Amino acid sequence: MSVSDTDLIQAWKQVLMLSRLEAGQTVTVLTGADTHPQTLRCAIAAASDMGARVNRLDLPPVNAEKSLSRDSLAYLGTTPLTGNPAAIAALKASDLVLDLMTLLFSPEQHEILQTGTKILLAVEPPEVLCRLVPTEGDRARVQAASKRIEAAKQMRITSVAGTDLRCRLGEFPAICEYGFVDQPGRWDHWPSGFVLTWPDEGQSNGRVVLDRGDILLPMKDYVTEPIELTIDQGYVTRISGGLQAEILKEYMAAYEDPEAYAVSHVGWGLQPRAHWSMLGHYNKETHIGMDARAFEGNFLWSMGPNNEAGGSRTTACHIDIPMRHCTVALDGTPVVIDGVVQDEQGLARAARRSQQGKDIA
Ligand SMILES: O=c1ccc(O)c[nH]1
Repeated sequence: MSVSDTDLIQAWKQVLMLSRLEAGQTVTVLTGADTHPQTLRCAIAAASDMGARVNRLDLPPVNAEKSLSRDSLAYLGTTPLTGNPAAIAALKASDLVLDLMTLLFSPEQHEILQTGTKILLAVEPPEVLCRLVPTEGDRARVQAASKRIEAAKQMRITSVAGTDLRCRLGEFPAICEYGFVDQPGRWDHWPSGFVLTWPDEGQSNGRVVLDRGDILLPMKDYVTEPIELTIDQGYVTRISGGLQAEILKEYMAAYEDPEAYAVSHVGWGLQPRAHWSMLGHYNKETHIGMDARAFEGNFLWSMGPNNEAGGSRTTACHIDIPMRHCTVALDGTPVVIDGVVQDEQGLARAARRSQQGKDIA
């Protein structure tokens, strides 16, 4: 369902206010061929209304001959900024970049952030942006979860379906994604609401069993029959299952890059306004699946690069896998039990839903 410019401008103003935009600051809106016109129109209106000097930098698409998907998160690494010093200079000179194109996991993004420029990614459809407009409560919840990760040495993920994955932690920071950029040099993604980190290099071992309803991104498919992945010293060494396992394997093999099989980020979803069931309501090419990455209580893990965390591994292939019904424990203490986040909000919501479940049986 569409949203009005009034509502989307209001949502942009909330995000820009939370991102501490001040009158007179320079905002550059980075756009590409797939930028949503209403998102762009309302971003410019909101930032201008708040007294910012607003530029727009429109860059032509790249990678078409290589990418296997139109999803902007499917082929990572090179972007229209690669080898484009003039465009990079414009973004470095800005206080805030509104990325309506997708720079994620690009070396240029780090280079720009290091100058203190803030970057906010926003490429989901306008109605998803409005439904998942971030709040200070989202930030508090994600930051509290990140502190748990920062204090931990091991993350263990288990499930009734058979998952048992151990990740040693400590080499990389916890990354908070709460939907706005309130500090100089910060990157975030609107919409989001989850916490993640990267396991120490080579220190993930065990098995992940994808069960019915778990999600494969960028394919945007619900798993319909179990897929078992074996993880040995930080790399997926075996993928077995039915047709979807074959499709996943063939997609990854097309990149011809052993780094595609490395375990990338691990973490869990904390956004109650995001929904597991949402994938079925959208044409795959109209969104990038942030409801799937952010829904409360998921275990989100991934394969591919770790440069986002400061690691040296880059690869164009990035697979995100949000899972249901997992138990995530940090040094033996569960932070998620069977898909229920073990904080005040998560437990209260689970209690309400089980009561509701009893009523409607
Ligand atoms: O916001 C994002 C999106 C994709 C991803 O892999 C991580 N964070």
